Amino acid sequence: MSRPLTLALTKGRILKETLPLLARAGIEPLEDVSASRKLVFETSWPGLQLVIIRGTDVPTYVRHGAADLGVVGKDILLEQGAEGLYEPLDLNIARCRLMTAGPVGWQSGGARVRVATKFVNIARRHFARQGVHAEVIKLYGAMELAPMMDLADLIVDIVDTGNTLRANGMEPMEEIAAISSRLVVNKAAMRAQHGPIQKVVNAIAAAVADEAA
Ligand SMILES: Nc1ncnc2c1ncn2[C@@H]1O[C@H](COP(=O)(O)OP(=O)(O)OP(=O)(O)O)[C@@H](O)[C@H]1O
Ligand SMILES: O=P(O)(O)OC[C@H]1O[C@H](OP(=O)(O)OP(=O)(O)O)[C@H](O)[C@@H]1O
Repeated sequence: MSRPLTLALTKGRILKETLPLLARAGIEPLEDVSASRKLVFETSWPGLQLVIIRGTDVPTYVRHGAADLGVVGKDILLEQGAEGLYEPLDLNIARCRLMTAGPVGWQSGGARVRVATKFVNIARRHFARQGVHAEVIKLYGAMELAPMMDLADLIVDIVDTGNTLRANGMEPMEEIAAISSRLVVNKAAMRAQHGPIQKVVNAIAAAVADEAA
């Protein structure tokens, strides 16, 4: 028997919005994923299984062909690069903005700026384009703390409502990119299994279009 098609989903916030979208496309896990410690789930779509993993790992699984398709935030694709991946669909979920932000009223005091972020590649590119010399400091979360503790001058982070920035005495500055979740497909799998993969992509595309209508 051939291996089932595998769709890798980002757990957490994106998963909550992905499951209803997939259900409208006719793809439903056969058990309650939130009530399970399992990582692999059969679905109502014949020959398609889900794996549920961290967003930062989704491109790795899909790039290596360990998963054929994936759902992941554009922020992660911009940070990691999209080599080996097609990005056929904007799913229009988990929408937010990737921004620079700083303490309210912050003004540059010199030629160098210290920037805390988990998006180090995006931050380096952004400041390099502006000709600003940035020392980029890698963090794994709670970026808003870094300026308060004088670890950094600015941050590069996700902004949605702006509540997290406001609660920590910061304000948004420049928008780097508009973010939403994307469907990605392994390029080699798209050639080798074009028919079955295209059917899945079409069903999800129709569900996205329904939602927008
Ligand atoms: N406030 C937000 N509003 C809308 N979308 C968001 C927001 N924050 C993050 N996202 C999107 O959701 C994705 C996952 O974010 P989430 O905060 O759930 O995970 P994380 O804590 O950053 O990841 P991990 O659990 O892997 O460390 C991000 O890559 C981004 O695309
Ligand atoms: O503008 P807002 O609506 O406040 O959203 C922005 C916040 O959302 C994300 O954090 P999340 O809530 O996922 O927590 P995390 O630090 O665990 O990633 C992001 O890192 C910001 O801190």
